[in-house]
Amino acid sequence: MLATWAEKFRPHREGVDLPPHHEQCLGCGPDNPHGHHLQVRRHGDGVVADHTFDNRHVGAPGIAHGGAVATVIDDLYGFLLYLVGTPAVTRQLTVEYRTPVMIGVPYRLQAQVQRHEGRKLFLVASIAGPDGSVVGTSTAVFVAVGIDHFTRERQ
Ligand SMILES: CCCCC/C=C\C/C=C\C/C=C\C/C=C\CCCC(=O)SCCNC(=O)CCNC(=O)[C@H](O)C(C)(C)COP(=O)(O)OP(=O)(O)OC[C@H]1O[C@@H](n2cnc3c(N)ncnc32)[C@H](O)[C@@H]1OP(=O)(O)O
Repeated sequence: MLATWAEKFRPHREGVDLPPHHEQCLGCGPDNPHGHHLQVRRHGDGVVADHTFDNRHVGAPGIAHGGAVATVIDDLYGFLLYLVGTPAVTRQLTVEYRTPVMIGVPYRLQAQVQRHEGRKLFLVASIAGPDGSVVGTSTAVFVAVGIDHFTRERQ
């Protein structure tokens, strides 16, 4: 998995689907039956995804669970790493839920790097409905890590 992940840090053409983080990734893995199967493409300096939440991710009836929305946004940020060229992990994630995200409605999610300071990446994202109205916004701090972060033994 480490070798295939490293290969994903290469130039990606505008508009073409970016590769999933790995096959079982909760956000984008095509083989995870509980996952969101997020499909993401490069858009200029950022990334964009068109995504519809389904009944596996329901919170209140008809409304996507807030944690599911946060999961998808967190994973979307993970695609910016292909463009930045370094592995990094989420240190802080904030989501502002302006209006409910509805099950069965197609949303457009966008994310970009706001600034890069040493190991820290300050990221921003938004989620908009079919009429273009913004239903949620997010910020995150990712911290760049070495490959040992993923291989180190932990309790
Ligand atoms: C090329 C090969 C790649 C190999 C990868 C291999 C396999 C991976 C396979 C698949 C990956 C799959 C998916 C990944 C993609 C996306 C999925 C979404 C992302 C996630 O789902 S990921 C999981 C959740 N995530 C974690 O599991 C992190 C747990 N955590 C830690 O592992 C540590 O916490 C760590 C390492 C993050 C930092 O620890 P640390 O000890 O290295 O660093 P430290 O604490 O010193 O902070 C460093 C600097 O950040 C500043 N700082 C801290 N907090 C701040 C804040 N709130 N605001 C502003 N600045 C802040 C400090 O002030 C300091 O700043 P300064 O450097 O300037 O002093």
